[in-house]
Amino acid sequence: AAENTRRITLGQVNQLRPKLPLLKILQAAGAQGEIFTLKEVMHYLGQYIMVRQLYDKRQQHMVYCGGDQLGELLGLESFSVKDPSPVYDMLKRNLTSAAM
Ligand SMILES: C[C@@H](c1ccc(Cl)cc1)n1cnc(-c2ccccc2)c1-c1c(C(=O)NCCN2CCN(C3CCCCC3)CC2)[nH]c2cc(Cl)ccc12
Repeated sequence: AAENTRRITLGQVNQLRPKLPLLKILQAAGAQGEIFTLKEVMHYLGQYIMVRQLYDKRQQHMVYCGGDQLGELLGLESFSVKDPSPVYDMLKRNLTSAAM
């Protein structure tokens, strides 16, 4: 119990370690290091989509990731940012807890 309290106090809770294929994508979007919060992972994935111009300029909620590493990870050609479930499923497969 004390250990968990310490972790929460020090904000170590919810530190996540991406598996290598996801880490490479985050680093391509400017991420430093190997341990992130979920918020940081989502931020860098958003940046990645922007930088790689994977979103449709006219229908900006559509992401066309076929042929990109992101599409490989998601197992999808495209998805809508309005339905995050495929992204969360991918993150479940590609993030491990970095807790001590
Ligand atoms: C609500 C949030 C979201 C977050 C997670 C999920 Cl699983 C779905 C949806 N979201 C809403 N639109 C986007 C988005 C749309 C097109 C291109 C880039 C991002 C995002 C995504 C963010 C993000 O960090 N978003 C910050 C504000 N965004 C507004 C949209 N802005 C751009 C929209 C296209 C035109 C240029 C601005 C960028 C900043 N991170 C993501 C990561 C992925 Cl795998 C997929 C989508 C996003």
